[in-house]
Amino acid sequence: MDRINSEPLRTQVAGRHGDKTNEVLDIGDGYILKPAQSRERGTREINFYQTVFNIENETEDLLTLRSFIPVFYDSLIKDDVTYMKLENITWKMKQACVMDIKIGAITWDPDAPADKIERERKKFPPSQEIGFRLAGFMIFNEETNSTEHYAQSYCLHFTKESLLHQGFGKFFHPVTAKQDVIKITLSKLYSIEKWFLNQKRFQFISSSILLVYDNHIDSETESSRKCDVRMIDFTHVHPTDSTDTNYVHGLQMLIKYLTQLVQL
Ligand SMILES: Nc1ncnc2c1ncn2[C@@H]1O[C@H](COP(=O)(O)OP(=O)(O)OP(=O)(O)O)[C@@H](O)[C@H]1O
Ligand SMILES: O=P(O)(O)O[C@@H]1[C@H](O)[C@H](O)[C@@H](OP(=O)(O)O)[C@H](OP(=O)(O)O)[C@H]1O
Repeated sequence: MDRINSEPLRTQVAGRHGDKTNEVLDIGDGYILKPAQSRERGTREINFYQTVFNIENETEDLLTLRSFIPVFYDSLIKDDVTYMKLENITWKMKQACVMDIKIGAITWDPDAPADKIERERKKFPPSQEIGFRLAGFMIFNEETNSTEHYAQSYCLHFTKESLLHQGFGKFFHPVTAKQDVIKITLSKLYSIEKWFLNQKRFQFISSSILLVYDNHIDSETESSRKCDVRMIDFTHVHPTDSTDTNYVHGLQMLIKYLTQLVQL
């Protein structure tokens, strides 16, 4: 597997990058390699993808869930690192705008030690009320004709009020011209919400929703912008027998924020 050509995924907006063994890689043709994280985190994520994409277990809830997450192809070892080969959600986007939103006020496992809980609670206090936080985003600035990155360190300074315009408003700037994208994003979020209100199989802790759209419109071939919404990051997915109220609350609050950007 050492001969795969790869480069760091240019549209990566959050996660454990910086360290070479933790970088998400773009291997072209619409595929990425996401490194499996250490210990149980990596095993849990690979198990989750294998369960959802198991062709011998195609129940209706899993088939629906498949449409909300990147396609999982395989796990493989390259340069001594275990990777998951996944669909690249930003593939072929010319001016990709990407936002990673970590869902849930509770972002620690049920058996987490007190110091981990305290660290997580302090990270972005408004998330205890709004049930999510921005982990990073990138936009395409038409005035400077360049990409701008906003890391988590920037997003952690938002308040629950400033988040609307400085976070979501900046991501969908100018909001008046992005109404179609915001409405498609909302309809996809409603589909995910509907699935969550019916499922009692998984509990998604510290998992993200990735909002993606292409700022570029090809006027000859496309009438509207490419736009996608996917759930990602399953390092803390656990079995359960009850509704994932932690996730549902964050998702509903996210829907509430985006609804405020829609002009009636
Ligand atoms: N399937 C995908 N297609 C395109 N981009 C992706 C995909 N999966 C992940 N990314 C990019 O990589 C980033 C990190 O992904 P992810 O959150 O899964 O990594 P992580 O290292 O497990 O994160 P954390 O450190 O928060 O647990 C995302 O913010 C996104 O920009
Ligand atoms: O994005 P940041 O600010 O780097 O924060 C990290 C991020 O939230 C990881 O998801 C989390 O790992 P887990 O929740 O998977 O443990 C890690 O916890 P950690 O510091 O306890 O490793 C945090 O430090």
